[in-house]
Amino acid sequence: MLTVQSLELSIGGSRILRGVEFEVPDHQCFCLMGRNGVGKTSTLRSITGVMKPSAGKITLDGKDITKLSSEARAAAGIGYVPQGRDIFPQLTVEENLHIGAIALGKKPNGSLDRVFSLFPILKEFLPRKGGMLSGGQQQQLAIGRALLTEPKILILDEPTEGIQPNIIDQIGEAIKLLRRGGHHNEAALLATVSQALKRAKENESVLPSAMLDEATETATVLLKEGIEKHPALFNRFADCIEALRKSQSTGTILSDEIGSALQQLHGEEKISILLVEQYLDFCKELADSFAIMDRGAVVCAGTVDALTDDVVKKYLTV
Ligand SMILES: Nc1ncnc2c1ncn2[C@@H]1O[C@H](COP(=O)(O)OP(=O)(O)OP(=O)(O)O)[C@@H](O)[C@H]1O
Repeated sequence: MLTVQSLELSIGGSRILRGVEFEVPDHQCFCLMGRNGVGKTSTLRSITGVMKPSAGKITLDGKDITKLSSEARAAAGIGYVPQGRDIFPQLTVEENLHIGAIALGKKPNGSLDRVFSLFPILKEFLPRKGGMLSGGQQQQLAIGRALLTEPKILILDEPTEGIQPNIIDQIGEAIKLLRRGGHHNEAALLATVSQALKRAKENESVLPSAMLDEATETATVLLKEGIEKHPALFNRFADCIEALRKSQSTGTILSDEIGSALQQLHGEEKISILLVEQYLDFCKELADSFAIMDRGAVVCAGTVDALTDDVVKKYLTV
């Protein structure tokens, strides 16, 4: 969990942040909102260590990171995608991708597949210069670069700004998957599991048939409607499959195929998201919880269902 307590920041004698407080719970998407100039970017910069607050405390998973350098915060698990993206235009996409992880002394190879699965265009454009990419592609590149540092929390400053709708959708989908550790290829993996279950039903008399039926029905619902909509059902499905696998003798149909599909479905790290965003519908779709800032302080916060029209009118409408 990231916690921000009583953050104070002054620039040139002006108080920019006045006791900013909020928490980003693990594996949630938290939206920090507010009108222009209220201090959102300054808050993010204070968390990443680009700006030095005069008072307050920032912790990540209980560790006080307030006095750490930006590099040490990145190494501790803070991934940052700044407003404007900061792509190096003369470096290739591949060099841009690797530069953050290399600066931290990490080998970026581990997370490359995940980045390419979320943003396939990056793989295609690896040798291109960063400056030749569209704004949306640069945003994907900046997110990819941050992901290669293997962050616990990904901090995004207005990722939809000036970007075409289809790429906004891709970024939204990526945020959903990152938050819950989902796999981009879930439909195909679920289809593999479904087919294996069907074959098991036809061929394996030893497996408990009621459990097979439940797993098959659940897989069908998840395939049709998506895991995103039914996280609890997915957990029950995974438990059911594990129970089925345990109840069978080795070398039978369920073992290898389902084992590897399930491992992939479960296999990604869950990443918390701290999102500064002005695009309200994007926030409403993605956020679990939110805080709204005004004049350097948080003035309203809650779970996303508290982000009502009245709240929007009072704090966000210009
Ligand atoms: N480097 C700086 N020097 C002077 N003033 C600054 C600096 N950075 C920010 N400010 C001021 O601090 C206030 C908060 O700015 P900040 O960028 O954090 O707001 P914001 O909520 O992110 O706004 P926006 O949505 O427009 O980016 C603004 O009044 C801004 O002019």
